[in-house]
Amino acid sequence: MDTIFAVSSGAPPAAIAVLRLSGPRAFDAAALLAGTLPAPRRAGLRPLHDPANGELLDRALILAFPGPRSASGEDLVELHLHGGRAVVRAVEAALAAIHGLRAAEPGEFTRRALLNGRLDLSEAEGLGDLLMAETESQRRMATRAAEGGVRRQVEQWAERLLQLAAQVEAQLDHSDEDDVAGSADSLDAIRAEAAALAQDIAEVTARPPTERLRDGLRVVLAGPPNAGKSTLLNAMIERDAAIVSPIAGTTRDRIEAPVVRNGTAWLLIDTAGLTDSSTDPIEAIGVGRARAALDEADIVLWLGDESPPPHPTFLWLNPRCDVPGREALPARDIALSAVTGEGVDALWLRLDALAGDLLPPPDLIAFNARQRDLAGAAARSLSIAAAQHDLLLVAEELRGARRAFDSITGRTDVEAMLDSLFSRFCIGK
Ligand SMILES: Nc1nc2c(c(=O)[nH]1)N(C=O)[C@@H](CNc1ccc(C(=O)N[C@@H](CCC(=O)O)C(=O)O)cc1)CN2
Ligand SMILES: Nc1nc2c(ncn2[C@@H]2O[C@H](COP(=O)(O)OP(=O)(O)OP(=O)(O)O)[C@@H](O)[C@H]2O)c(=O)[nH]1
Ligand SMILES: [Mg+2]
Repeated sequence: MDTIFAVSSGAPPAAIAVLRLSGPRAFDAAALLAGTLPAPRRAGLRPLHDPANGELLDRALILAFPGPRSASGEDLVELHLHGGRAVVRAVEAALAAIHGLRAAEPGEFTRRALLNGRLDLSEAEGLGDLLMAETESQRRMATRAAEGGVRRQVEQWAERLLQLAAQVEAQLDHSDEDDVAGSADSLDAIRAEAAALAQDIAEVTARPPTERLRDGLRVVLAGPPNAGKSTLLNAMIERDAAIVSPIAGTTRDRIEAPVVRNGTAWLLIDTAGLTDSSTDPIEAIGVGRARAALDEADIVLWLGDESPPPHPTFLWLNPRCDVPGREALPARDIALSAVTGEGVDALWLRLDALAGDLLPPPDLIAFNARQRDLAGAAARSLSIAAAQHDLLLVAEELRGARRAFDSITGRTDVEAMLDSLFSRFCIGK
């Protein structure tokens, strides 16, 4: 196993840079620079010298954590350096020259923590979200997962599943070869518990996935050309993100504007005006992108006079309500005017209200899409089990549910998942 190192404290220059080393050679490599290491888990100030030529590189605070009681589960050393670029670069160069040491990949410290059983996959996912959290609700949700909220929920289900499987095994042991149906009463009890567990899982997976909270609710502004979509986008985010002009077909590409309001992250998406009759090939591509954006929308803001395209959550807006004749159109949710500024605050209030139903509930455990898919698969296996009369088939479905739970917490076949998860991490985490 290589010994890895990386700055864990963010990009220099900074007041202090924390450089971490983890792996079998962490202690002797650090001692090569520092002479001696402080007692485990105690800070000590040491001059760091380049082992190649004895030159003083920095005077640093050092912490040594013997494995497995460390963040990675391996021997781990922290060098708290002065955070200038050249200081960090010089220490990194001195470390890289030591045999058996190399720079860490993104997320590699956490990956090792996972391999060493310091945390499970759902906790690592929570940690990844925590590093990216920008709003309070994102931070709370991520902390809950990082602290084992998802893991405990899945463990509790897995425990019920285990008891169920034990009952099935007991029945199978008692029944003779020709009669695997078992006693009717206990089969009914097993089927009822399988159905109840499926129901409990379904309740949790019905909650919106945490990605909505993490990536922002996708609000797509759509309608015919020249309706005032880009004008509205600019008014909503109070800056000129999109070009506005009286010429129909001004917006071609989709324009994405992330914005945080009242602690909720939103992703506003302005689109090309929808027309069927475009002869301009570039405009036609834009219309295709607008339709794709509509397919992915959490909320559609529709600025057309024709009725909106089908979508579970839309607001039908009446733009240009300052123009005579457009003051009060029927069946519209909100009237807007870029001239008077009317309607933008009301629109945000409506969006805030919709957000409540589209985001995971703040005080409950919620799953990300990956975890939700797997929990959904477990619930399906249990529902199938609940409909079986043959105990062997029940047992097979229970094993399927078990595999799904194991994948949520990372006990089985997760290499590919790990690569994609940790590529999102910062180097040094
Ligand atoms: N300087 C520094 N600050 C940091 C981290 C770090 O690695 N270094 N962390 C990086 O994520 C977070 C804290 N995470 C950590 C998790 C476990 C252990 C650890 O040594 N655990 C041992 C001993 C616990 C104890 O002191 O009782 C253990 O669990 O056995 C250290 C940091 C946030 N702040
Ligand atoms: N009077 C009035 N004019 C508006 C209002 N909103 C937009 N306009 C004008 O309508 C024209 C078109 O506005 P845009 O925001 O570019 O419309 P769009 O829907 O983005 O148009 P495309 O990108 O071409 O599809 C511009 O000249 C705006 O100044 C409004 O509320 N009142
Ligand atoms: Mg536009």
